[in-house]
Amino acid sequence: MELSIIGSGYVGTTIAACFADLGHDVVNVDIDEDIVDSLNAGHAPIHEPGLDELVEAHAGDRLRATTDYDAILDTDATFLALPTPSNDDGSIDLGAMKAAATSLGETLAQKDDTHLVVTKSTVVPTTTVEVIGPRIEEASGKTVGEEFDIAMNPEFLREGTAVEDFLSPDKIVLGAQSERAYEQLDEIFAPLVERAGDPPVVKTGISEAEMIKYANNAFLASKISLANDLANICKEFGVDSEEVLDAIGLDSRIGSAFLGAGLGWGGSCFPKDTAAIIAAARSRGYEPRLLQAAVDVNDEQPKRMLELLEDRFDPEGKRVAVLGLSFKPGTDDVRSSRAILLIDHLLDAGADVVGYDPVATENMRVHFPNIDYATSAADALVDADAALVATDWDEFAALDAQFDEMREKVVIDGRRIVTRRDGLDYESLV
Ligand SMILES: NC(=O)c1ccc[n+]([C@@H]2O[C@H](COP(=O)([O-])OP(=O)(O)OC[C@H]3O[C@@H](n4cnc5c(N)ncnc54)[C@H](O)[C@@H]3O)[C@@H](O)[C@H]2O)c1
Ligand SMILES: O=c1ccn([C@@H]2O[C@H](COP(=O)(O)OP(=O)(O)O[C@H]3O[C@H](CO)[C@@H](O)[C@H](O)[C@H]3O)[C@@H](O)[C@H]2O)c(=O)[nH]1
Repeated sequence: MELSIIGSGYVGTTIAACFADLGHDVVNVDIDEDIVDSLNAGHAPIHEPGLDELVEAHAGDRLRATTDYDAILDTDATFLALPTPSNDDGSIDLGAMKAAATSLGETLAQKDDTHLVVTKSTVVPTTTVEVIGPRIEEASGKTVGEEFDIAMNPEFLREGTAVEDFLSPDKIVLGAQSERAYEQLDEIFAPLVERAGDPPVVKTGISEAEMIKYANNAFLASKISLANDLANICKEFGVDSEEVLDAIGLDSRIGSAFLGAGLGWGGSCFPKDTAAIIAAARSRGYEPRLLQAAVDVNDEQPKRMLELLEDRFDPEGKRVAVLGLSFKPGTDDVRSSRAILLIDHLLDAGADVVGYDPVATENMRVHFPNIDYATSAADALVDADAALVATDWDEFAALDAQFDEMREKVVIDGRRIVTRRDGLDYESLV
């Protein structure tokens, strides 16, 4: 099929390259010319394992990019993969979605055939029906269910494994309100269903699909926070939290995934999505107490880590290495990375900060242009008084003699990745 995807960030680029690989003809529409140029030159604009290869294989053939919304006119369906960040009060900011819906509507006004519009972005329940659909109707002069259909297909990929996650999903959720829309979605997803070995396809309503995405993320974020709450209790009693969490994960009702205790969850999704669904619930008069507690526990973990450092010394004038800047290993994304909170606090306390990350340095430089950046973990450790491990990149597990180059050998491990060794003043956060 001919597909258009508005927004070519982590999700838009991944799904475009994967849909092209599955045999569809795909055009990405983005307002950012650099992203468009990069895609057309055969390079993924973001760091994601396997993505460059797919973009290189299909660019100029089944995959192209443009800033011109008119490219949508030659396609059967459009996915909206636009950012849905938070407003200051945590509620969802639909600015990009509204702007794109209006541009899409103005474009669709010129189209003779019917069109399917699929919300891929994470949006609070009722957004597609009450905000996106009406905007397109207004700008196009067309009617939902007649000249165009709307649908919602939440995305569950994780950064760092985006291609693999998209191509091997645990489930595919298709929210629609007409048979015609379901049929088109079936056609779009048929090659994926076949390649992925028949994963469950959940057909549901549009608002249910929107809520499934929040429920999924809220559950996972809360699971990590519960693991952190339990690990904090373990620490008070000198109990090894890893052994406890590994053991409870063996209960099939609990499961071992997302029980990794430590510095907590960051990233472009969990923080903003928990905030958005909490704000949405409050807007209807419901107070989601458990979810708020999950957020509170998560906010506390970086503070606990800094307390462990300050138990050793006042950071003022000390050189502190922050190992790991991305919000998780395998990505260059630093959005809501726990490392940002640590660096902010260290700078406020007057520390001299040196950061290191295998791939996220340039993105962190945007937040902190004036701290030092090392080109290796070993370099970051030279003459450092302390090292705070913020991200569980594999290479940190292999650090050994490099710690000898530190001045004071304080290592606070937020991810339980560094191996304890003699000569280090080592403490794990959990
Ligand atoms: N990043 C993830 O791992 C992930 C996973 C699942 C779902 N999501 C959801 O998917 C959505 C997109 O997330 P992302 O991480 O890909 O965002 P992103 O910020 O990486 O990319 C968004 C892209 O949209 C473009 N854009 C903004 N306004 C535009 C407009 N009016 N017209 C055309 N392009 C425009 C931007 O230039 C950018 O390239 C969000 O709702 C997010 O919550 C993200
Ligand atoms: O046991 C764990 C697992 C993860 N994390 C942290 O949780 C955050 C999120 O990690 P992860 O979920 O792997 O990455 P994301 O790319 O943010 O993916 C989440 O957010 C996406 C956007 O909504 C969803 O599509 C995915 O399903 C969902 O896992 C990171 O800071 C991790 O360090 C932990 O602290 N402990």
